[in-house]
Amino acid sequence: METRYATSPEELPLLDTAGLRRRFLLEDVFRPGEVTATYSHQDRVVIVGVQPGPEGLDLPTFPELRSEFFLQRREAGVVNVGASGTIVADGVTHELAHGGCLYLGRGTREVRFVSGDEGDARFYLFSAPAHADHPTTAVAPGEGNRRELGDQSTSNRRTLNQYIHENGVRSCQVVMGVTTLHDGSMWNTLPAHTHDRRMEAYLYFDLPEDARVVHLMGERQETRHLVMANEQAVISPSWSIHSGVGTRAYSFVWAMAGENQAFDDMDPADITDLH
Ligand SMILES: O=C(O)C(=O)C[C@H](O)C(=O)CO
Ligand SMILES: [Zn+2]
Repeated sequence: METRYATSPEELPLLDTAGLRRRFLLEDVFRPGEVTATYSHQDRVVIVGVQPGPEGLDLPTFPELRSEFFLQRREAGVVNVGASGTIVADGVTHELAHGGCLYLGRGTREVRFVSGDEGDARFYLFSAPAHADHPTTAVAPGEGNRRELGDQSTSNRRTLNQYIHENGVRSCQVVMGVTTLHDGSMWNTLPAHTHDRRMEAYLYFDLPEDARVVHLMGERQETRHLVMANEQAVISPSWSIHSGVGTRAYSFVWAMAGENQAFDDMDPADITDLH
């Protein structure tokens, strides 16, 4: 497991492109037949990528966690961004189509990821410390709480699906969903925002191989950018905006953890305030 320590807002402007990418970008979330994991000290979240074959892969625990099993003191949300697959959690099988979500509650001992017949599933897992048990629950793609956002005239028309949230599948900390840009729209999360009570991570997916997303981050008066490819993730500290523009339409998994779960508790950044 890779460890990423927390970054303060004062440090960000001192980083060059390589430094920014080292701290915030997860370039290789998925590797065939492997489980990858990154421990971020921003709210102690762990981001895991699992690309199993048909024979399957188990979710291991990691020495850094000092726990008997991964979810001993943690919970996790999972979204499948690959072909259909299944997750077997303590003997119960959950089918996950492309874009489907599964909440895994604290105390789940055995988690096995398996790909179906159509090719490799790619499971993106976002985990945070948990202090209560909530039931493991699946949500089919598009079955969350839907919000239509943006407008074609500002190239930011998108559908946001909240899966794990205060009024949906319950959790201790994790808030998770998927946003999909409408064809011809390129901008996500514009106007941008911060939420000082929660960190957030984005995983961009369904982006063609020859396309990129220019992801904006940093304090609103001191922004930087990362050029990101399909199925790469980015860590956004609570003080950082997180917004992006693609060269094509795309989807992204967003996931947050921290002090509260109030989705609308955010401080908008006027477009004219960005520097
Ligand atoms: O398109 C959007 O806007 C989003 O998806 C925003 C994220 O959900 C987010 O940043 C929540 O804080
Ligand atoms: Zn946000």
